[in-house]
Amino acid sequence: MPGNNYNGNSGIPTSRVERLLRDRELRKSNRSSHLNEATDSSRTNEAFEYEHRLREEENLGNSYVQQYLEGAVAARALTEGCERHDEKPFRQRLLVVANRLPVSAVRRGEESWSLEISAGGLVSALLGVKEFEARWIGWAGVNVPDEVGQKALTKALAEKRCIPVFLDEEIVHQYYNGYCNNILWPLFHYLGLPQEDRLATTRSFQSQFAAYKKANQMFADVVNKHYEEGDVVWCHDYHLMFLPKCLKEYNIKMKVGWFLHTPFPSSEIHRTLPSRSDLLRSVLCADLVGFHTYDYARHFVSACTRILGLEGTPEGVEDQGRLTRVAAFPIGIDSDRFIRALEVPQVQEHIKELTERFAGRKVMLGVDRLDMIKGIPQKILAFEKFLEENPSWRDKVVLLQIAVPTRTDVPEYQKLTSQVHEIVGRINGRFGTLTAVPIHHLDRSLDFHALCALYAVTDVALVTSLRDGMNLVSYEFVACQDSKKGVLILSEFAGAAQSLGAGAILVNPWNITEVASSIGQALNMLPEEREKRHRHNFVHVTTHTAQEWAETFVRYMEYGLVSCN
Ligand SMILES: O=P(O)(O)OC[C@H]1O[C@H](O[C@H]2O[C@H](CO)[C@@H](O)[C@H](O)[C@H]2O)[C@H](O)[C@@H](O)[C@@H]1O
Ligand SMILES: O=c1ccn([C@@H]2O[C@H](COP(=O)(O)OP(=O)(O)O)[C@@H](O)[C@H]2O)c(=O)[nH]1
Repeated sequence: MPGNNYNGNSGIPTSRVERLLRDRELRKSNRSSHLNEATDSSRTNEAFEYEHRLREEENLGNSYVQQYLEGAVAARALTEGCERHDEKPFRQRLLVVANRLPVSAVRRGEESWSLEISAGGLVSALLGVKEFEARWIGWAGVNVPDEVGQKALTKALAEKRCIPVFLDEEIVHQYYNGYCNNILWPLFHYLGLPQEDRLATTRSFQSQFAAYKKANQMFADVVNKHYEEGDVVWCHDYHLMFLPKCLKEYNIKMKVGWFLHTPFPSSEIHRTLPSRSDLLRSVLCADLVGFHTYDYARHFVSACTRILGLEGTPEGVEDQGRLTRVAAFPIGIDSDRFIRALEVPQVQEHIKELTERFAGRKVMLGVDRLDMIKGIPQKILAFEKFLEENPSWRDKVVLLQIAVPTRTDVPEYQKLTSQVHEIVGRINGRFGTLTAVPIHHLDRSLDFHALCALYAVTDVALVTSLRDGMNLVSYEFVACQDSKKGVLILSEFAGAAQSLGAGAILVNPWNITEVASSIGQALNMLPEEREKRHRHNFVHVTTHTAQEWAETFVRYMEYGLVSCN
């Protein structure tokens, strides 16, 4: 990995270990001051919970530090087979299994395919992972019924180190549109089941769940076919909660990790799911279970204790002496990629065009998949309120909203599209003039360079997710703002609020009045304060990268295996 020295014995980046040692000291002093502030009688649950979190975090840090100091062999994967330090290190083979491959396939002819990068945070983060000899296993986002097409696509994908799982239309309908995106997704984001078809959903639940299990088995079959001894298998997200069980049933020695990119909701929500126990038991077959935040990890452990009656420990969940480790691994981005992109002539050209186009106006930006969790209607309504209450800003600010189409076959998403169009039209009609409108709404994705240019010219980024596992858009915005030092308004319900909260203006997206006044605060913020807030976030984004996230998770997985009965 560029910029990191490796300790010859442990294979752990020296800079990372130094930072872990520093962080550990810092955590210790934070903990004592935090707990000292609480008198005996006021030692609230919050203080205890805080200490518990720090302990967990410290345990994680300690195990790294321990390895470094002892030159342990636990990270052997990197160095195995290396006699001398100057030899090229062994690279751990990693099978990344996610519903979606990082590329989507478009058929151009019987045997001809073109591949395009898929949009979404999971893809962006994993593209930044360079440490491992990684292969992706997943769905190419397209139905390929014929053998000729399947062979040609498999070949095209192999060049990108991708291995397809072929899902037919019916399975996609029941598993992806149905169980994943109409049941698990809204539930995990505290949105409940779609109101109108609640009964219909309840009726179709069994067939969708059967399709979900079948699809997970199809992923497992492809993993099994490509697995080699010593590989680490890293399963991703709510689409594949059954996968750890399928894999361990096939090969108990396989090292299996599972990471959830969405929130894991309170056990009170999870217990409403008819398949609540089956899903938990399957996930527990993994050796390591990871989440973006401690809250999500805590909710998962509570669900296992309350629903399955198992024992929660500071390290994870125990079932008859078998431990499944559970921990928080907050994701990051490949920040260098964004910072470097700003120097590319094409991006500079874009920046120049945008600056001229919006001269005299402050630019506000929203970048989201057009998903109900992103709170796009709430954001636009808050912007309307701001314009309503601040007439002097009406011709001095513009909101650019990039709304990337997603899951377009799911009825709830179709309804959302019409709803957003209706609101944008109304506001532009209300505040627009013959020459300018306050909201530019784009129903499409942008290429990487256009996106970077947009991030760079923005004065205020507005992230109003009602719930969001992490939200990488907020990280990407910060990475591209080192010249401008714009302001980030960030929902307190995004995982990113826990890492970027000190630099951002945090808001409750349901409170439109609060968001509107935050817009005013951000637009009027003095340069010194913007600088200070930006610095805090920039340091975080550039030091907690996607590479480090993956490294940490995979190394942590090395420490123990569990069996699954
Ligand atoms: O694959 P799609 O159905 O088109 O959806 C795109 C992805 O959306 C979700 O992303 C999550 O992962 C991000 C990275 O960890 C995180 O920042 C964000 O908060 C999540 O919403 C989903 O979890 C992915 O599986 C999808 O590929
Ligand atoms: O036109 C676009 C808009 C967004 N993105 C990417 O989509 C991801 C969105 O990730 P986030 O974690 O914010 O949310 P998710 O969509 O995964 O829920 C980010 O990496 C963006 O760079 C993209 O590739 N093209």
